[in-house]
Order: sequence, then structure tokens, then C-alpha cells
Amino acid sequence: MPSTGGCFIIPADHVNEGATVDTPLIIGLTGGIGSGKSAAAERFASQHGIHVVDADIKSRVVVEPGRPALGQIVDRFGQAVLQADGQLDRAALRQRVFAEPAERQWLEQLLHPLIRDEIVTDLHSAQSPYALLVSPLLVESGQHRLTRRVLVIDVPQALQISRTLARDGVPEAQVRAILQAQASREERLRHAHDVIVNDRDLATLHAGVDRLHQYYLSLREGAKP
Ligand SMILES: CC(C)(COP(=O)(O)OP(=O)(O)OC[C@H]1O[C@@H](n2cnc3c(N)ncnc32)[C@H](O)[C@@H]1O)[C@@H](O)C(=O)NCCC(=O)NCCS
Ligand SMILES: Nc1ncnc2c1ncn2[C@@H]1O[C@H](COP(=O)(O)OP(=O)(O)OP(=O)(O)O)[C@@H](O)[C@H]1O
Repeated sequence: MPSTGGCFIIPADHVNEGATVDTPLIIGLTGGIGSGKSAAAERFASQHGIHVVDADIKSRVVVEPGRPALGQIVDRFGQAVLQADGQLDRAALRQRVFAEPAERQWLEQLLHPLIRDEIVTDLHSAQSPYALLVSPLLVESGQHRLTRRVLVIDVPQALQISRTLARDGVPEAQVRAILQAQASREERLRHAHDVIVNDRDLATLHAGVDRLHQYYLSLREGAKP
């Protein structure tokens, strides 16, 4: 495991297959639930103007009322996963799919291709020196193949759980079930080119982001003819 509070860069020859310096620079940012992906992405965006594409946000777009996927979800799970206003009741669906792995897999096979399409369209509109693809399932869903490098926000599991409980106020058993459905810390780190260990305060996280931003800019500059 990387040591505490640091930011690590693995040498640049270990880049993802298929990605070359001629392609737009897309950095994948991942981490388990409550690891601090959104907090890190917010720093890249607000401090450095980096275009952020967030898979969790895309997962809401593809089930908006009127989208075919919402009808398919209601056909499978019933009206209990719809709110009175016709929107998906995300808490109700969350309860179902994290209690029943086969139902989660059904939902993923429906939504992941749609989420991927939304991601690709959005990445094409990026104007910043590089773009960030933020996804909790970057590795699990194969979305990392869209990226040149993978940045993992790494935290000990106990901190993931306590921060998620403080943020969401959901039962601990549900957070543990979500963790079980995600890649292990070790597996995620196997795909990492860069790692920020987010076990200290937000200022330390921001400092790690700022260092990596400079590094990603240098990669972009290296790509120019
Ligand atoms: C089950 C749903 C409706 C719950 O919605 P809710 O608003 O409560 O949570 P949200 O979407 O914001 O996700 C919160 C966190 O849960 C975790 N999570 C979400 N989906 C999954 C999944 N399929 N497997 C493992 N963890 C997941 C992630 O850490 C994510 O950051 C929603 O997560 C969903 O539609 N999931 C399936 C689509 C998916 O895989 N999305 C992940 C991005 S690709
Ligand atoms: N270094 C830190 N110090 C204190 N709190 C933090 C730190 N990093 C993140 N947090 C807090 O922990 C919670 C989880 O962080 P965040 O929402 O960024 O995680 P996430 O990886 O995006 O989660 P999810 O996968 O559920 O979307 C938030 O309330 C956030 O403000």
C-alpha cells in the first residue's frame, strides 16, 4: 500500500494500451465509494479549469423520464422504484440492487453502454489541456480503456465507510454491500498510474491534485509536435 497522505507517480512508459500521445489526453479518476473522487475532481475543475466528465452524473441522465432505460427498469422492478413525479426513486433501486447481485448485474448491463455513450460525447467537447473521466467503476466497467492514465484516490476502507456514513446517513450494512460490489483496493491499485492517498485533510488532497495537474500539463506539452 502507498504510505499516508502522499501523491505518487508511476513512470510514463506504463500507459494504457491503445492510448498514444496523438490522442486527446484523458485521465481516468477512480476510487471506491466515499474515497474522495468528487472532492478531488472539484479541485481539478475549480482551481485548474479542467473539464470533468462524471460517470455518476451520466448514470442519472440515462434514466431521466422519457429515456427508454427508465421504462425497462420499471418493467423489471415495478412501480416501487418510481417517485410520484415520475423520476427514478434512486434510494429504492439502490436498496434492491445492492441486496441482490443478479439484479445489480442486470442494471449494469442495461446502463453501462448508455453511460459510456454519454461519457464519450461529453469527452469530445472538452477544451481544457486534458480531460478527467471520474468513475467509481472505471476499472470494473472497462471505461479505463478510454483513458491514457488512471489516477486512484486511495483510502483505507474504515475511512471510506465513516466518510460515506457521515455524508449520506445510510445504514452501514448498505455501504458495506456497495463496497463488496466494487473492485478491492488492491485490484484498483494494480491499474493505477498515479495515486493520491486521501487519508488526511482536504488541504492535503488539494496539494496532491495541484502536483498532479502540473505533471499532466507536462505530458500534454510533451505531446505537441
Ligand atoms: C443504484 C443507483 C440507482 C443508486 O443511485 P444513488 O443516487 O443512490 O447513488 P449514485 O448513483 O450517486 O452512486 C453512489 C455511489 O455508489 C456506488 N455505485 C453505484 N453504482 C454501483 C455499481 N453498479 N456497483 C458498485 N458501486 C456502485 C459508487 O461508489 C457511486 O459513486 C445508481 O447507483 C445506479 O444506477 N447504479 C448503476 C449504474 C452504475 O453502475 N453507476 C456507476 C457509474 S458507471
Ligand atoms: N481529505 C478529506 N478530509 C475530510 N473529508 C473528506 C476528505 N476527502 C473527502 N472528504 C469528504 O468525504 C465524503 C466523501 O467524499 P466524496 O464525495 O468526494 O467521495 P466520492 O469518492 O466522490 O464518493 P462516491 O463514490 O460515493 O460518489 C464527502 O463528504 C467529502 O467532503
